[in-house]
Amino acid sequence: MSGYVSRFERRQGTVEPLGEQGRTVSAAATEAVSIELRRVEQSFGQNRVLRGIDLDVPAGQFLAIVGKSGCGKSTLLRLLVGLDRPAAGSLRFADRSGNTVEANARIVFQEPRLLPWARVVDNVAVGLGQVIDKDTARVKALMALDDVQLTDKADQWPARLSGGQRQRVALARSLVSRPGLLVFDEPLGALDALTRITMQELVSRVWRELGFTAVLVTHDVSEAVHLADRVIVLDGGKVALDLEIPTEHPRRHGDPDLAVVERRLLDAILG
Ligand SMILES: Nc1ncnc2c1ncn2[C@@H]1O[C@H](COP(=O)(O)OP(=O)(O)OP(=O)(O)O)[C@@H](O)[C@H]1O
Repeated sequence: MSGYVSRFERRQGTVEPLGEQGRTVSAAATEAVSIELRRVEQSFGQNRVLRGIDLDVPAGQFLAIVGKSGCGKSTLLRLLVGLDRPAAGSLRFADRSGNTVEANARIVFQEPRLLPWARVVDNVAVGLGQVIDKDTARVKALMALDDVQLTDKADQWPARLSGGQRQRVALARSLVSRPGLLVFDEPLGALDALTRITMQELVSRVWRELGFTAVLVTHDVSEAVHLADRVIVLDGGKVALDLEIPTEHPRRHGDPDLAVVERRLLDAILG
């Protein structure tokens, strides 16, 4: 496969990937961003959904947001990726030196939202979001497909893929621009239980390898505890609980220490 470079070679920095016409393509790792929210508020008419959120997320952290349905999780996510502006308060993104930067944020939704008329590799290249030559785009897209272990499906049509494979393509499309912040909005909610566990392992691995800052919204507290360094509970438009998850990655399903944290979070959510 022309221009294909293995993950190992990229991590070791031993190989500069080449486009089909011999151009070098940057395989730069992500520049993770830190996030600072100060007194962030959001309202829809009379509905005051977020009522003064203060939050600091260090660069490279994996944060999960949980809470009852309608508590404002997706509203907060939309602010983080710049889809909406807050009614009040401020958001700031910074690099590891503390300089204010654009977040280069991407979002992974529950539905993969693939273009049915485009092959897998072209669906991934859509995530580059800029006009670059076709060969370079293909090389970058293949590298992102390698991140999710799906290079063998590069020239397949989306309709030929399983639900889990489609979600891996969606993840590759988000990774292809090497975002500093990757936001997951219930990304695994539509998958069966076993595929979900496989996808959790995959998300955890790409996060550890690429080092971006991750924010996950999920209804599944066990998923939050399995993936995140830190979990916050939203309630009444505020951060009602903020818990560090001390266990090392990768984590084992059924770990008793995680079960204790999970119970605490569920108690906070259910009141
Ligand atoms: N565009 C909008 N216009 C009007 N109201 C909205 C809009 N988006 C969200 N809301 C309202 O804001 C509140 C929070 O919605 P949000 O989707 O953020 O909750 P959530 O915690 O993500 O819910 P769920 O867990 O059910 O997905 C709800 O009362 C919802 O009806």
